Amino acid sequence: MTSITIDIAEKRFPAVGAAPAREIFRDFRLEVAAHEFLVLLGASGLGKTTLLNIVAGLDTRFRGSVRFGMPAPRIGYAFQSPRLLPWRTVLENVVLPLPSGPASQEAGRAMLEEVGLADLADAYPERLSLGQQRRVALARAFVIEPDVLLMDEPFVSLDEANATRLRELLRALLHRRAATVLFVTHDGNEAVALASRIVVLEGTPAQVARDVEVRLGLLERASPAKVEAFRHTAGLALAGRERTGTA
Ligand SMILES: Nc1ncnc2c1ncn2[C@@H]1O[C@H](COP(=O)(O)OP(=O)(O)OP(=O)(O)O)[C@@H](O)[C@H]1O
Repeated sequence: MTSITIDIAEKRFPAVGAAPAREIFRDFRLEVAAHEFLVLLGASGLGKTTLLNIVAGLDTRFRGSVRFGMPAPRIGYAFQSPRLLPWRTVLENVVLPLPSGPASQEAGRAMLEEVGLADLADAYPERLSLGQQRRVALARAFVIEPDVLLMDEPFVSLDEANATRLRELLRALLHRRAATVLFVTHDGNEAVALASRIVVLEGTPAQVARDVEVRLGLLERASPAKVEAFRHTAGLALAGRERTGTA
């Protein structure tokens, strides 16, 4: 676990063809404490994925800095789509971020056991349901024992029962090895179910519009009525509903 200090003086994408240049962040600052599970909510196209890519070090074309509270933190990233390599087996996909060797194979198999996919270690991704593919992506993000976990709508497009099971799995995985989490979702209920803190982004360039601590027990988080009541009192009643009818 580590704290993260994000300071983006400017992030813009240049014009491409007919699409004009776009300023995504200006003077944007976000401090994430080491123990936090921070959920980012905000309308489509605001820059949430861009922010995760900057924290991951995948996007370095910005003015500013991302500082961690420890040197060289391990960063796990579960992308919006599972991004499994179709020509590699499930186990091979999970151990991709590790050096090759028997210890990594063993760690990969243990990870698959934890996410309930031990039987599919030698299968190819095309055989897997979307829920299973998302489990593999979780295993791949966790196999490096991350200090920071970046998750970009990792449970999107799953039916509610499957998404609930995966949220429970994520909680169990984090219980065993704590990480600082930055989690993007459009689903305000999912945000309240998981977060210790919810940050709502708005505007162009994106700014923090709301920053809410979530102090609810597990039972309250599992109760739709309690979640709805929390969203209402925290001023999050509409946050995360921007996609209604457009997804
Ligand atoms: N490589 C790129 N070149 C040009 N524009 C880009 C590039 N990547 C993203 N953008 C634009 O930057 C804006 C922010 O994109 P980003 O994917 O970060 O938004 P988001 O908040 O994650 O959206 P969503 O919730 O739909 O995933 C969008 O308008 C997008 O079209």
